[in-house]
Amino acid sequence: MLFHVEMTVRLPHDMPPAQAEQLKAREKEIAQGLQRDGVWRHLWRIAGRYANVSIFDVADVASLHDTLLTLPLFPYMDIQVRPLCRHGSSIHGDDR
Ligand SMILES: O=C(O)CC1=CCC(=O)O1
Repeated sequence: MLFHVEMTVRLPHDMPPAQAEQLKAREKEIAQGLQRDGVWRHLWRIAGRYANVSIFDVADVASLHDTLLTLPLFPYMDIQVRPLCRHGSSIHGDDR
């Protein structure tokens, strides 16, 4: 199942820089692992915002929720999830 996920990062202004950098480094590691696994299919920066638009490919809603919970930045993100399905006019196959 495909999900459009928008993540807005809101790190506390008083978070120690070293802690923020450690969180971001760990987030990057996990994100790249999930991309390699085919779960995190797309990751795009929203220009001008500390936010991204992503496409996740997971078995079900619970799996998406569990995956998002594992992200180190999860406690510091506003996350919006939209389920996706195929569009009848799409010229793209199932390779997504
Ligand atoms: O910077 C972001 O949008 C949050 C994030 C997602 C993957 C990552 O490495 O950072």
